Amino acid sequence: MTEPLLVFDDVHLSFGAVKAVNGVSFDVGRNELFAVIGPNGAGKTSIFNVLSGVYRPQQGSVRLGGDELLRKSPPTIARLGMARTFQNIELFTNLTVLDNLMLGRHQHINYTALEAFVWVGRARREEIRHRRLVEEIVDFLELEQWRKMPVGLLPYGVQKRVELGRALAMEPKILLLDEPVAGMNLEETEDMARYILDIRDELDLSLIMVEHDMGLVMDIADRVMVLDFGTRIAIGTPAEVQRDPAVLHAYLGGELTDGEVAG
Ligand SMILES: Nc1ncnc2c1ncn2[C@@H]1O[C@H](COP(=O)(O)OP(=O)(O)OP(=O)(O)O)[C@@H](O)[C@H]1O
Repeated sequence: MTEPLLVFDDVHLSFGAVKAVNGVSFDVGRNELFAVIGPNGAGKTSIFNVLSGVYRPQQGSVRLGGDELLRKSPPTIARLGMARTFQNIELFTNLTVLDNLMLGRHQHINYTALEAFVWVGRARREEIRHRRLVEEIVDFLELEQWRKMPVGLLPYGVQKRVELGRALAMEPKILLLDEPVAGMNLEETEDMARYILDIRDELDLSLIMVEHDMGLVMDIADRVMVLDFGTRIAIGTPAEVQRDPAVLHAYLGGELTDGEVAG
């Protein structure tokens, strides 16, 4: 077994009496698509917020590669290789697709304001490298026809794709996808599923996805973790968690079928 890329170890996060994350542990392998599911209030968003440094848990450890992430700031965690997309699109709607993607590069910009001003040497070389990488992302996500358009004018499914591109532009080691297909129609969902799989298979990235669309999760995830009331109640392949009695019970005692929306 190779070392996991990410280790989330015995994390406890409380808000007053509410235990949002109650001793949860899991790891994510290199090149793995890992899904986190659970009913409303189960602790999924809290886990994402711990991973990206927005919430500081009272106890536990989160390691990415060799780096401990807890108590580091969100920008530092992003620089260490964690990129995130949001449930509600967080893009600059007046800026073009290209400009939004370039903004994903800003943490990698190494030249000084003076070098940028006189536009020589390092600044110029770096700018060319950033532009090239952004163009590769445009190709990869098939955004050519919209590249110069303001993001706010684009269809919803395309905006979600631009947001995915902005996260990819950060050149992360692991990508956190917060409800990547929320609000999408069937065709947009199928497109997004294909891009997510391509990111794993062609870009060799690991992904953690929180998603309510059970059909999508069971179709594309390598492993699934199920939370309920801040606790991990199951972890395994989609087939394993689907027949786990604790999971069936958590989902209102009913049968968990493809396409069912949980929560
Ligand atoms: N900032 C906060 N302050 C107080 N309580 C919080 C905060 N964030 C989360 N909680 C509580 O922690 C618990 C877990 O919430 P969380 O948002 O992580 O669940 P979730 O699984 O993402 O739910 P949903 O599917 O509805 O998004 C809930 O009881 C929630 O009310």
